Amino acid sequence: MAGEQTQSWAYAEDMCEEDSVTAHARDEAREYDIASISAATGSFLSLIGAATKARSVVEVGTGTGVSGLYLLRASSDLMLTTIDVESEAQHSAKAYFTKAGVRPGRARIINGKSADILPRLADNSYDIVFLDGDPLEMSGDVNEALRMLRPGGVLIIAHALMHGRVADPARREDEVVAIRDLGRELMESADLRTSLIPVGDGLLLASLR
Ligand SMILES: C[S@@+](CC[C@H](N)C(=O)[O-])C[C@H]1O[C@@H](n2cnc3c(N)ncnc32)[C@H](O)[C@@H]1O
Repeated sequence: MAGEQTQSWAYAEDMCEEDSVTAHARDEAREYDIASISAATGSFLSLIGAATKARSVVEVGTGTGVSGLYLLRASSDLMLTTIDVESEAQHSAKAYFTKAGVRPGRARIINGKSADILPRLADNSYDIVFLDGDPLEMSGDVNEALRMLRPGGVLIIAHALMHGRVADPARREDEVVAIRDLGRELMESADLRTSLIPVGDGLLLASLR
């Protein structure tokens, strides 16, 4: 089964052709040691953004802009607020957004910690909150995200499977336990509709009932 799964994952990734701007952003992310979302994960984000007609999206974890490019591609009406502690990587992200033809004003890039910035963002106002920051900060980020989402809005947590470590009970590293416990808590919540999607490194989606 494990071999079949690996083959299916690889097949799903190979089906997604990446444009050159995003490929360059991905290459630069590697130089910063930033783990960008996979191409299949990005395609899924674009699709969710388009299908939900998302106009207002918040991202934690700009990196060099890979996930932001996929989100911005969902629709020309989509406005992205993206937060990261690494200003140098964000500078690259800004350049890649421009190279991709994203008009100025569609991407608001904020430098800072999610725990400091998210509380300043409005209640009940966003269509999608995409969390791809520090796993140890994720629980607090989720609380803020649920406050910020409008009814029917979607919370998306990246790297929800942590390369097989979340599913392996023997793995007890702090960040793995944090994501495993948070995932369970969200999936058991009567207030949320959830889905754990094994695309790329895993996405956990949640929406308030
Ligand atoms: C996995 S990478 C994001 C990759 C990006 N979403 C992509 O797909 O290309 C995680 C990012 O979160 C940032 N980060 C870590 N802790 C953070 C925090 N507390 N607040 C904001 N950003 C944080 C890191 O600097 C890093 O760029």
